[in-house]
This record gives sequence, structure tokens and C-alpha cells, in this order.
Amino acid sequence: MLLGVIADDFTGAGDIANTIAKGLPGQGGLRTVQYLGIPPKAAAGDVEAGVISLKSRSVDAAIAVRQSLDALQWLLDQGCEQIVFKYCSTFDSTPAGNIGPVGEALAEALGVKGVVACPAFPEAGRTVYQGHLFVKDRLLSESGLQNHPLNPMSDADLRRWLRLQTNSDVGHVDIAAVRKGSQAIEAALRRNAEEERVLVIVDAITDSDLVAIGRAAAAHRLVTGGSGIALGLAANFVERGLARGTDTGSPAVDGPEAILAGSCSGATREQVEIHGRNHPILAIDVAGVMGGKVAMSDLTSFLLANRGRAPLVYSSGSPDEVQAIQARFGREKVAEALDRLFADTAQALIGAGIRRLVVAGGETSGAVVSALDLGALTIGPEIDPGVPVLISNGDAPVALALKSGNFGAPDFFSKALERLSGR
Ligand SMILES: Nc1ncnc2c1ncn2[C@@H]1O[C@H](COP(=O)(O)OP(=O)(O)O)[C@@H](O)[C@H]1O
Ligand SMILES: O=C(O)[C@@H](O)C(=O)COP(=O)(O)O
Repeated sequence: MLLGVIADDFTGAGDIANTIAKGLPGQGGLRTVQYLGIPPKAAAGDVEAGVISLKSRSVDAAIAVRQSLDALQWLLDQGCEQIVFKYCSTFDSTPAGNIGPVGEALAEALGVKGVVACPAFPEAGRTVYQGHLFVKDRLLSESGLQNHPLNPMSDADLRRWLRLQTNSDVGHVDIAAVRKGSQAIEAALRRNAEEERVLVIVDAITDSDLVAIGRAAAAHRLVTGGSGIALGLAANFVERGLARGTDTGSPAVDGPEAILAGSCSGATREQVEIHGRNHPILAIDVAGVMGGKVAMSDLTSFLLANRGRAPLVYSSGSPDEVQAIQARFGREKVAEALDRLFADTAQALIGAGIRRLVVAGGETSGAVVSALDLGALTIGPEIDPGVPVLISNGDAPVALALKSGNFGAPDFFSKALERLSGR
């Protein structure tokens, strides 16, 4: 294994696995496998990039650090030369962490400073300029992410936000330095390391900027960022002649289907609304869940009765609805109850023969896939930017699409079901 990734959620893991497996146009990427948690045994010999999916984005920082260090050890044991800490392209975190604490702990374990921190993902509209994160043409803090149910992003200045989370000062490499090319970026990172800064926000507006940053970090043992940061990293290995080329087969699974949506992002709510125009959808009464009136069987009976018609159940609510329910029952209690509900529902669905499962939301996907215990996943074709088809191994494979709340075209759900079955 050449490249190891520690991803702080499951949709994010698929996102970066997709980038590494694809590689640069015309060049190909690395043979990539996504693991659900830290694998209990060694990786297969032909895996060139291993992506460990953790559910560490919204847990206590101390737990996130412990899990990430355990993941690091496993990846180093597999022989990885370089480690990527993958977090969200919208820098999802709170003033208490977890990007800063995990980034610093990994850096300390690897004995490095002057580490790239760059969430840019231009294809999805995320760019970093003058240390500020933009989502399309809006500052992060005015993009809708200020209403996130778990980590409201109220400040677009990544240096200021990250400083709340770190022990050491946070550096910055601006776009002018990035545009001077890899050597200039490398020199700027080195200066930051000499000045004892562990994490360094690096501006990036285009894929070419990310490739230049990736090349500058070719010899770095640790890189942190969104999936975009991996654009140039796979290329470093390919160009050294170390990669054997990705598997070009497109795995697919045909069989009964279901869609679960737990994300409250604007993109997911629009996708749910559009899907509902031509398909059966069921809104989950969240207050009913909290009061014990809505149970897993309500969801499974609807989904199983509508097999073949792309049925969807969703908890996704507007910012006002989310705020009201959280004020009534508590943010964590609501998240825990919904996680449990989606996890139990997914388990029952797979038990009842569902073979194609689409999930919207990072935390929601983490809860679902942890409950399913599917082992390693093969990365299939890309459905929409950042969302690949994922196929489990074994005799009764399950095809999954784990969608970040904010990703995907308006018709994502029906398109995903088609791609899972190879159409
Ligand atoms: N109607 C709702 N009210 C309050 N919280 C909700 C509601 N629906 C979902 N949630 C919670 O919001 C969070 C959404 O996070 P996630 O699944 O990661 O989506 P995203 O990918 O958009 O971040 C989850 O913790 C989920 O349990
Ligand atoms: O980087 C991204 O935007 C995604 O890969 C990601 O991490 C998404 O997280 P969720 O929005 O919580 O699914």
C-alpha cells in the first residue's frame, strides 16, 4: 500500500477513494479500497491506496484522535509512504474540533510540521482564497452551511476557525505563492514548519492549483484536506512507476432498492422534492420518532411495499424545523435517535433482500454502513462528482451510493439507482 487515507466520515471516504481511483485524466489512478472502520486483518497485496472510513467528525475530539491514531498505525503497518487526513470540503467542525486536534495528533505521530490543510474541491464549487472558504459564489458562512444541524459553519476564515481548535499557530500559503508552482509552495510550507506551525491553510481555486499543491507535498508524510487534495497525490505515485493501474471493470448489482435520506442540506432537500414528483416518498415524523410513535417497521413496510418503484424515506427538514426539534429534544438526542432509526432500518432492509441502497448524509451513511458490517468496498464508477458506486464483497454483494448531503445533481436518487445496477 502506497497511500493511506483516514477519512472522518463515510461519504467523505467514498469521495476521496473515487478521486484516487480515477487519477488525473489520461493517466489513471491507484487500486483503491474503502474500509469501513479499521480492518481486523492486513490488506490484500494488490491494494495501492487504502481509505479508512471513520465516523469521527462529530464525536468528542479525544475519541476522534484515538481512532485516527489507530487508523494511522494500521496504514503504516501496511507500508503506506504517505497519509492523508480527509475532512469535509466545507470544513465541517466546531470550535472544539475535530480537524485541529486530529491533524496535530497525526503530525506529531509522524514527526512533521508545515502540513497542508486545504479543503478545496473546485468541481463541487468549494474554493479557498485568502484563507477563506467559498461554496460556489458565497462565503461558507453564508452558503447554508451556517445552518448545519451538527456543526454550523459560522466563519469562513479557515485560519481563524482552525486556530480555535489547535495548540500551535496556523499558517497560510496564499494563491500568489500557489500560482508560482510546486517549488514555491514547498518552500512556503518549509518556512511554516521552521516557524513551528503544524497546519497551514493553502489557497486553491482550480484543479491545477490542487495538482501543484499535491506535487509540492510529494515527499510529505502527511497531507490534510478535502478529496481535491488527492488529485495530484495519486499522480505522484503513478509518475514514479509505482502504480499498476486501476481495475477498469464496472461492478454492478441488480436487485431490490431503497433510498434513505437523513441530510438536511439544501441539495438533498431539493433532490428529495424532485424524486417525490415521480416516486413514492415518505417523510419521517421526527417528533414521532422522539416520542416513540414512529418505529423502524413504519419505514421498512413502506419501502418494501414499494420495491421496484425507487421508494425513499427522509427525515430531512428545513433549518426552522431542525432548530425547533433540536430546541425541544436536544441536538445530540435527535441525531442519536435518527442514526439508530436509519441503522436499524438498513439492517432490516438488507435482511429482507434489498440489494441496492442509496443513503444521503455523511453521519447517516456512517450509521447505516456501520450497522451493516459489510467489510471492504470496491470503488465503482462515479455517479456524480464525489459520489462513486460502492460494492461489497462476498456471495450476496450489496451496491451502495453514499451521498454527501451537499453533493449530486437534482435527479441524483434515480440516477444513483440506475448506476448501481450498471445502467
Ligand atoms: N429533521 C431533522 N431535525 C433535526 N436533525 C435532523 C433531522 N434530520 C436529520 N437530522 C440530523 O442531521 C444530521 C445530518 O447530518 P448528515 O447525515 O451528516 O448530513 P450532511 O451530509 O448533510 O452533513 C444527522 O445527525 C441527522 O440525524
Ligand atoms: O468533502 C466533502 O464535501 C465530502 O466528501 C464530505 O465529507 C461530505 O460530508 P457530508 O456532507 O456530511 O456527507
